[in-house]
Amino acid sequence: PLQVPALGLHVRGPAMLASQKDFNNAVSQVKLLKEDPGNEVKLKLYALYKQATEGPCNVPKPGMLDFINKTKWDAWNALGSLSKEAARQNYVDLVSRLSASSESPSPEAPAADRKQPESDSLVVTSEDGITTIRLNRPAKKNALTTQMYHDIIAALQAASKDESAITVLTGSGDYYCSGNDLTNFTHLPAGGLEEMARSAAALLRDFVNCFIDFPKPLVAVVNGPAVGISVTILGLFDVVYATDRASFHTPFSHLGQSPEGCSSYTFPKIMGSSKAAEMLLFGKKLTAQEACAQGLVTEVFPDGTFQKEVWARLKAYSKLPPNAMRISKQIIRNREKEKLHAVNAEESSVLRERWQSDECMNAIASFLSRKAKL
Ligand SMILES: CCCCCCCCCC/C=C/CC(=O)SCCNC(=O)CCNC(=O)[C@H](O)C(C)(C)COP(=O)(O)OP(=O)(O)OC[C@H]1O[C@@H](n2cnc3c(N)ncnc32)[C@H](O)[C@@H]1OP(=O)(O)O
Repeated sequence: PLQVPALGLHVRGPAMLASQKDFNNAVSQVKLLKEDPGNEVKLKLYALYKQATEGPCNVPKPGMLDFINKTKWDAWNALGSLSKEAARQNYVDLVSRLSASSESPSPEAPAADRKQPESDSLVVTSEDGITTIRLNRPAKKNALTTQMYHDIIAALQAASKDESAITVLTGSGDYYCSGNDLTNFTHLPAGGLEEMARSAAALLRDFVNCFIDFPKPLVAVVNGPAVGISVTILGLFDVVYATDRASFHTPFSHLGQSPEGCSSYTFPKIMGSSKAAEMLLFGKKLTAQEACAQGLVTEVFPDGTFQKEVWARLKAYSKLPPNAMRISKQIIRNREKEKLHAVNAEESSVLRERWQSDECMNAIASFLSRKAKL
């Protein structure tokens, strides 16, 4: 099947297309879903519904500050000339996947039957004693949507209990990750900005806690540039391998924000206070070699041989006795677990305030209006 890149959906041949009745059933089924599928999936459903019922996007683009309607318009418009019939089929397929996964009972399923993430933006696989969690939104430089934070939390919880010896986080495409998806902040809930900041801080705290508590060796395979939270949490990994194409950028001041991922504690500890300040206060971007010299990265590999060399090494490590690796990791981490939790709580609470500030709102509006690229 062909892929519609923006949404990761499939276009099938005419013989397999869903009927109007199937579509109507799926529309009713959506209202019966037990779990909220998250904003990104809801956006996909919206776009496919519009395409299936009205055809290609035919209304004017909403103004830049009309965030919600602009995001919906973008999703619909991204479907291009996809036929009404194919959109109907994709809608039916998506609803059927959502219904199946909301009925899946076992969060502790073994690797082969692991409950897959809610969206296609995260892919989890287990092979050769390694569970790999892959960020899979290459068209958006693997920016993290709200759903992806939830899916990563679930994937880490499953990996902590599965049979694998090592867990890896990596990205698809040319970027490792461009950090928080800045459009996360444009979906204002009923409680307004204050409620959005409260729930974002709670999610951030849960997300980072999973990295602090992760019980097995955790390795970052940094396949390209990394921004924001994807950089800060590296301080909580056991090993970080990077391609020489990678860079490490934490533009928090530019965004009116402040450090997270325990970086206010781990970065000064890893690289010394003044190098950490240059990154966290002034947003200095490090090359892979600089990040390695400062201890944030374990080893840098030439891009041409990066995947081959890193995976060969990880496969060898994954054959080491898993219990010994687990125990060694825990004895190292236990020395400062309490401290890390306290730092995470403080950083999340400071950000809750920051996200309500004019500095932050203006920076996000500026990114969305394309005036500022980092
Ligand atoms: C209830 C609310 C819940 C919220 C939950 C959040 C809780 C946790 C928050 C934790 C906080 C973390 C802080 C951070 O991570 S700060 C860092 C944020 N990231 C950025 O500021 C990066 C912004 N992106 C860029 O500057 C550039 O895109 C780039 C990464 C330098 C790449 O530039 P390049 O020219 O190569 O490519 P494009 O800009 O054309 O990008 C391709 C498309 O991807 C979109 N994109 C990229 N990054 C992001 C992003 N972070 N957020 C949203 N969208 C992103 C870009 O817009 C392009 O889209 P388009 O093709 O539709 O135009």
